[in-house]
Amino acid sequence: MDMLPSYGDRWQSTLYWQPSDRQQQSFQLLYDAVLAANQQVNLTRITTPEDFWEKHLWDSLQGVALWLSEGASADALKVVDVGTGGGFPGLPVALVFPHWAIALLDATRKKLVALETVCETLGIANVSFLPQRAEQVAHQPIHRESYDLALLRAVGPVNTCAEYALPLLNLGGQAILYRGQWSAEEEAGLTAILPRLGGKLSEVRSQTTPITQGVRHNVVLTKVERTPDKFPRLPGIPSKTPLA
Ligand SMILES: C[S@@+](CC[C@H](N)C(=O)[O-])C[C@H]1O[C@@H](n2cnc3c(N)ncnc32)[C@H](O)[C@@H]1O
Repeated sequence: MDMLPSYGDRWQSTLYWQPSDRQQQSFQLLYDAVLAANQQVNLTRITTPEDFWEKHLWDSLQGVALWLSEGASADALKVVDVGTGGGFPGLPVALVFPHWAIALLDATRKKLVALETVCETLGIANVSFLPQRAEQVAHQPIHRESYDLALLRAVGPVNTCAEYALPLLNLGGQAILYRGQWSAEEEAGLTAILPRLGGKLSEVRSQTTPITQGVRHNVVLTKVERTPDKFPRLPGIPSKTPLA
């Protein structure tokens, strides 16, 4: 079994937060369980201890660093991780915020079946599973406009992500879009379509990963008006023809 580095100083200096011993242990268990599941289903190509620490654990948690820096939020947030894949960013966030209810949503059912096993192994109880497309889930009354926070990492063009996320958020809810590079053109294109979805751009935060100095941007959207019923469009359309 490979041991994850703890990198206490790097958590502290880049996220202003130091995981407890218990959280460190749960990260190790998560690493072991995801790698075990990865033998059956392709969940992630990021498998070395250092890469897993930086590109999955640190990166997943830096997106919610605002909340981390203020101390774990006492609010019981309802969160959806759209296109969770191997469970990122949702699973590290579920471990650190056990009082948040996190729905892991992904169109690939077998990935979610594997993640259910991971969660059973770790005893993660604050997670639910939505093996469907975001375009379908967002039209179901039980899910539409019902989440406080949406997380989306590596799920396609930014305007596609906005069309998936905003219909799922309640008024005042926020989406954190985990991006790598970020350009003025992308920002202008996003800002132009957000009013149609009832959203606004609240913030773009820039980060550098602490080991390999990779570029990260978190694009934070806020739901300011109800999203018209026609969004998201039919399955496949938001990715094939992003709003422009
Ligand atoms: C590149 S993976 C990213 C996984 C994870 N978020 C990460 O950053 O490691 C993209 C995932 O999004 C899922 N996905 C893409 N479009 C989707 C949609 N419209 N609805 C639900 N899941 C979707 C895919 O099945 C895939 O597992």
